[in-house]
Amino acid sequence: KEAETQQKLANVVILATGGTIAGAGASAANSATYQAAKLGVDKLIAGVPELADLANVRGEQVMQIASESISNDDLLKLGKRVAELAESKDVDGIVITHGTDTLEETAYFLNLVEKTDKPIVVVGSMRPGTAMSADGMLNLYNAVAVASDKQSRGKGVLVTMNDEIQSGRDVSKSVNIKTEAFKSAWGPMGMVVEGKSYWFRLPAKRHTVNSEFDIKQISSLPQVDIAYGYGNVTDTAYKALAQNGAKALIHAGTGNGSVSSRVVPALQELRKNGVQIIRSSHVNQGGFVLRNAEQPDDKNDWVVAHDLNPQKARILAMVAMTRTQDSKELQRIFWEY
Ligand SMILES: NC(=O)C[C@H](N)C(=O)O
Repeated sequence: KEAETQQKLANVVILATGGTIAGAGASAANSATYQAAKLGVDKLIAGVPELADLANVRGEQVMQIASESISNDDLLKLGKRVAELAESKDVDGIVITHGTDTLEETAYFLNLVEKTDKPIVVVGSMRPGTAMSADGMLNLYNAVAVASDKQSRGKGVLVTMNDEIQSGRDVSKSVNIKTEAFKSAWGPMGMVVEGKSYWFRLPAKRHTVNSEFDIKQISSLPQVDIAYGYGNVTDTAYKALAQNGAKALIHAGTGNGSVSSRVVPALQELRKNGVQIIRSSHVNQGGFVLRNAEQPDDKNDWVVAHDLNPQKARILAMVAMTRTQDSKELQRIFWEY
């Protein structure tokens, strides 16, 4: 009988990378003061015995770090392992446990480069497992539920936090401390409650199997950096980043991705020297940067990131620039993904 149910259940692999979901604090009252990336994947799985009702689950520790320290090499390592597993006939879905600080970057990266329609679900927690009202157990349970659900196929990389199913492209960490930290300007795709998913919408942008990018063809990512716009800003950071080898600069601009008159000449000069300039917005609730609004992008040969926040724009620029150095192609890619 047991063997029969095992055969019916989906096979889900949990790839653990660290973060607060694997964190531990000194006391149950420590919901914000703790060390991330302490618990191994086997302990995470053992902490939620109910996972066995949802799927045949096995774990792999890919790395053990807080997500603010994730590098491009880490992204490539994780992305390649996901692709290998997705190709395996014995794997129906993949869950990635991850710190929340850069979870939105990793989820978007995988959404762009994984050529599979099998569910890939990225999950984290806002409180360590040692804290009162820890959110990691339920988030992980929901992630495995979504990863083992056939309905999750072909919907791009997903993020399950706080009972919501979000698109890995759209979702962003919008508040810290609170467990309702992950929001998307376009709303969640669905809900996951008591191990069952309820779907309401689909992503309109290209992803996974419909993406022109493939992790198997990417061996390194170009350096793309972000500089922040604010009152009284100077061009120092932009110039320094370019001098240090940035192939593209994401302008985390004010409002409409506007650029201070003190910075414009430096960005025009950098573009002439081959650096791509990509205007995004650092507004909190979702930017919307349009070409030639605020700045003459056609004349300057700059690119706009449209609704992508600066950190997501960095991910797309890196992936795109593994294939093209042409600013018009880059702009096409920013409209389509
Ligand atoms: N809640 C978290 O996971 C935060 C942690 N600094 C991380 O990103 O790894």
